Amino acid sequence: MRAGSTLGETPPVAGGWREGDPNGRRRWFAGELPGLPLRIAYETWGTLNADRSNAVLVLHALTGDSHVAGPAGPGHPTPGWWDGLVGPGRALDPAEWFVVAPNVLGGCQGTTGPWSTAPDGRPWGRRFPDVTVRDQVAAEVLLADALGISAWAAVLGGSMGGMRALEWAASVPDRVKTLLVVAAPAASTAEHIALASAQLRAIDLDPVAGMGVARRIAHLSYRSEPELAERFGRAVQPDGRYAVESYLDHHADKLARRFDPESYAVLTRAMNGHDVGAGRGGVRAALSGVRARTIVAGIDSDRLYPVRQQAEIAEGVPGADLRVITSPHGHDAFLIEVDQVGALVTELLKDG
Ligand SMILES: CC(=O)SCCNC(=O)CCNC(=O)[C@H](O)C(C)(C)COP(=O)(O)OP(=O)(O)OC[C@H]1O[C@@H](n2cnc3c(N)ncnc32)[C@H](O)[C@@H]1OP(=O)(O)O
Ligand SMILES: N[C@@H](CCO)C(=O)O
Repeated sequence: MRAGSTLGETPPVAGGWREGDPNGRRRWFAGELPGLPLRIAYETWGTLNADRSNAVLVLHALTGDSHVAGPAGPGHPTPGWWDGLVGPGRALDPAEWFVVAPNVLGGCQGTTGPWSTAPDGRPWGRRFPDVTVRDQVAAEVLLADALGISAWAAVLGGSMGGMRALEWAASVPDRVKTLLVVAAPAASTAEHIALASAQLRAIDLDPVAGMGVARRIAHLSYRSEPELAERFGRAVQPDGRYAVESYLDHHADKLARRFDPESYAVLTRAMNGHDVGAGRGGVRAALSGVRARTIVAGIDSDRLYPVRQQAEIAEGVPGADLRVITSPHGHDAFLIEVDQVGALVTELLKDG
């Protein structure tokens, strides 16, 4: 089941709640998409106001999780990935906004994915269905329903999170008042699919070593060529490895300690299938149906999702603005240039 999907034909079934994490802020929602029982791990900051108008949905990228802000801890192996965005006096001040961040469907940080137990009592593993970005959003819609949020004040996301944010605005336009898409395309291109296919092939051959190779390939696409030249040049370390080789080894080893290879493969396939226009008469038609006040931001040094791909989204969404984040760091600048992202969030919420 692909190209659009939402798994079965019947409407999603809303579910109930599961116990929260007594040591942290993480909570779980249990529900069901047609043919796929699911639970979603999510974190929140702030309080939903009486008229339920202050809810902001924050969507993470490929190896991120629900932990947008705060130190690393149980269930969230890395510190908050947009830590500078959430907190007193920041763009998403919990005194004003109710921030919700789910771990994605197919992920491995608390939400149903290949590591989870299937209805037959065994881990899903490689049997986990090929979920699409649209399915991931359908799961998040169930969470929003359960939280009583009929419309988000803002939906924000970068990279794979940006794909989901855009898909939200296309799937349920009346439920997204403002939208920020950072460093994401309207549809994955041949280049994206090619890069990802090499990664998937490596994981297929050997899940653990293969994910290391995949991360090396991916991480290169996340940083810019001038940055690598500037930082590492042709330097060789005492152990004989090029410094840049050692840098990639480091990122591969780090990911192996915190991420499930099958989940990496499921999410990568979902990104390959990303096409906001699928089943909607094409990208232009899908974008023209977005109702949210929209900012689309690209990064001037991003070689993975170059600015022209965000320009395509901004041209297609009625009234959208295109912004460019300046950074030497390439695609990963959506995580690093938090001040620039924060300024866009502030602008968006002011307009909303
Ligand atoms: C939204 C989200 O979805 S993503 C979740 C968070 N994302 C990640 O963790 C992805 C992996 N990490 C990254 O991509 C990046 O580290 C970012 C984007 C988070 C931060 O970028 P930067 O601050 O520029 O970090 P950079 O890429 O330079 O990496 C620094 C690390 O490389 C190590 N390093 C630098 N040079 C070398 C070298 N020659 N050999 C070995 N290691 C090296 C540093 O010691 C440091 O290690 P540490 O992270 O364990 O402390
Ligand atoms: N560093 C990011 C890049 C993907 O957008 C991640 O690991 O999720």
